[in-house]
Amino acid sequence: MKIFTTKQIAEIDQYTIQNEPIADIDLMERASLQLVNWLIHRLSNERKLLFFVGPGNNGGDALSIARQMADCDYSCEVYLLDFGKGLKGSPAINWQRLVEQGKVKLVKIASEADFPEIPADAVVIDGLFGSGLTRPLDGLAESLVVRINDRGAMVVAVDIPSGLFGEDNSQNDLSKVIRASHTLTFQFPKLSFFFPEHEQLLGDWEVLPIGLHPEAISTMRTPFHFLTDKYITSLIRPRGKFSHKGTYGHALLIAGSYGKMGAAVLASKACLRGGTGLLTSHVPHTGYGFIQSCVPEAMCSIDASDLMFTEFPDLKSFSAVGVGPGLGCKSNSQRALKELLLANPQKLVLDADALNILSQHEDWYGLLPKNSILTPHPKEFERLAGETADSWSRLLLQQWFSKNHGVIVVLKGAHTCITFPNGQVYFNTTGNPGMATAGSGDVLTGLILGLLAQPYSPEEAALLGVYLHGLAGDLAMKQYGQEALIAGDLIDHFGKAFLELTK
Ligand SMILES: NC(=O)C1=CN([C@@H]2O[C@H](COP(=O)(O)OP(=O)(O)OC[C@H]3O[C@@H](n4cnc5c(N)ncnc54)[C@H](OP(=O)(O)O)[C@@H]3O)[C@@H](O)[C@H]2O)[C@@H](O)CC1
Ligand SMILES: [K+]
Repeated sequence: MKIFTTKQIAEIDQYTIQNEPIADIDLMERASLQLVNWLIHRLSNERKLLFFVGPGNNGGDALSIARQMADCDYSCEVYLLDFGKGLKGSPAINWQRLVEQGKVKLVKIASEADFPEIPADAVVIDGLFGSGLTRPLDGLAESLVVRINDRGAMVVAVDIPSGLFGEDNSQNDLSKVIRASHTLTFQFPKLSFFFPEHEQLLGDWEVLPIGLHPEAISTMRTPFHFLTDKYITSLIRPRGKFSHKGTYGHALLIAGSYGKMGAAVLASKACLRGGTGLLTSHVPHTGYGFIQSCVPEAMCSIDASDLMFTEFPDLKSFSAVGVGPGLGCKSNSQRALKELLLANPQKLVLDADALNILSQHEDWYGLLPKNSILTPHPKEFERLAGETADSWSRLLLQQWFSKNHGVIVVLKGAHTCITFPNGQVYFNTTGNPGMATAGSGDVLTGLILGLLAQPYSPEEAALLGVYLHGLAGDLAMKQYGQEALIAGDLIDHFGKAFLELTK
């Protein structure tokens, strides 16, 4: 699904108004109704609703919601942030409708003295500013936001927490942004919803469809997307009746070193459960017995070194290569990694220590085969590409890194972000904090390798691997909760994850 900038959303909004066609006030009513529906299903009408309303359409939405909630017998009070300019257009119409309805206390806030008491059991509906925010909050708006945040009441943000920009918040002061318990956004999530530093501001966010024009949505171009079940399912290829293990490729996994053989086992198992036909796990001599007994389905290639990666088998027989989990960064392994890059494997996924080694040799970046998949966590990405001040800057850097080096970057996180050499960006929507556990990354690398080998294209393998990995985590969480979940549980749930997508 596409993610648009707030500017593009405003264009789609206008297109809808002109081509559906629908009057601005009616579109506002339709959007507000979605929120009303959400509220009445979750809140008892014994809770007082305090609406904080700004000068634009976000405020107009809040006014419409207040009227509809009052009609459902909720006790509502409206506080309009008065900049002395008066309301215009649809917000003005909605104000007038409230006046005529006569059920809601209406107050204009012209100074801090007008701020109301906010009881801890009240529910604040934040309709101060939405996607039309043009600058960080200051003055009365800032004081009001700080006051609301201090009270600790439940806050439901209309469209976006007031004060937060939809994309770039690098110049914003996040202490002046509403801290919502829930954010109910219209039709599309904003890009800034996918950034970790905004988690506490957004609370749980949900997208409410408001029937924006499908033609505008399909023709509007954007590099930004988020992954859905439907899209991922469309990537999965059913197996042919007469296929055999040779049909599904032969993966080579280079992993493990003395003291880190568990990573090789996890990645090997994940690779096999990802569906590769054959797997050879290349490990140092010390790991031979271990890998043979823990992963009997894998063949074993033994390094000349007892302890670490120093060489690799002829690549001709392999349809994809994965390197990195538990590798260590010793100089012999560094040399071997360079030789591997020079051997130019057709399909390559690099993780963990392979990335750490790479980041010490920027002059090797040019050796990366085109469309290699790199799977760094944020610290590894920082070592590879440099530091950034915030997630927006990091996203731009990640996009540039992919384009400039012709590689796919899978930046792991709550919403793992996948960037392609053509500039396209995908955010993952599966997974949970239970997956923040040792070996989780090794499992992802193995899974992506297993998909690459079959062969899925590098683009497909990255998207499918990330989504399935998160989905397996969500299914495992139902069984173990978050704390007790370990990386091996993810592999055990790959089967259910595939079934869930193809049922
Ligand atoms: N997506 C859709 O299709 C639909 C969207 N809808 C809704 O529309 C919302 C967007 O509405 P919007 O464009 O009117 O902008 P909004 O955020 O209400 O505020 C703009 C006002 O605030 C002012 N202002 C800005 N920054 C400020 C600051 N720091 N401090 C003080 N003032 C500031 C600015 O004035 P100015 O910058 O000129 O001073 C202007 O007056 C969207 O979030 C959603 O809720 C639905 O109704 C239906 C369908
Ligand atoms: K808002």
